[in-house]
Amino acid sequence: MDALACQSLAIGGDHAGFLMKSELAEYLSKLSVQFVDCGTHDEAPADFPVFAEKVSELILTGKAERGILVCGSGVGVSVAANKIPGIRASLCHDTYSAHQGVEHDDMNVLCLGARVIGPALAFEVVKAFLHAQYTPQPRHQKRVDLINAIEQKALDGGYSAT
Ligand SMILES: O=C(CO)[C@H](O)[C@H](O)[C@H](O)COP(=O)(O)O
Repeated sequence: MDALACQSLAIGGDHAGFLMKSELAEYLSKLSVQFVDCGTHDEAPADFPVFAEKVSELILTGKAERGILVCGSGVGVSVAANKIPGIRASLCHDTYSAHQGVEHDDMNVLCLGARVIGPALAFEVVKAFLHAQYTPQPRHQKRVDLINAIEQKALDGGYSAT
């Protein structure tokens, strides 16, 4: 496989994702990938939107190239992160989606469900995500531009009731 396309990450998740995040942290260290752990730091109940926001903030301020978020299903963190303009997060539990999401859609946050998949598959999915590079064909860039236009319209109040 080619060299890693991403060298710096922000990682985070709630109590349900804590154990898997810890396992991922070890895995990333073995790969020599730099990462910032945005928490949570134990299994006490915690609210996943908090960590989705922290991870996203590090990406948008240029302190991390991409992010990984873990909750129980992976759904909550994905929904929360996608509320933030500039974040393109997706729940991926297979390696094809993990690399194609980057290559076609410029996905910058990978979401995982610790109650759905085990660490061995999670490591493979993360590896696919880290090796993938956004190399847009015009048709892919057109679609990302359309996503950005939706985001801008929402920011401009374009979906508000008049
Ligand atoms: O999976 C999740 C959201 O999609 C999160 O991990 C939630 O916090 C999950 O609902 C946690 O459930 P719990 O009963 O509070 O442990």
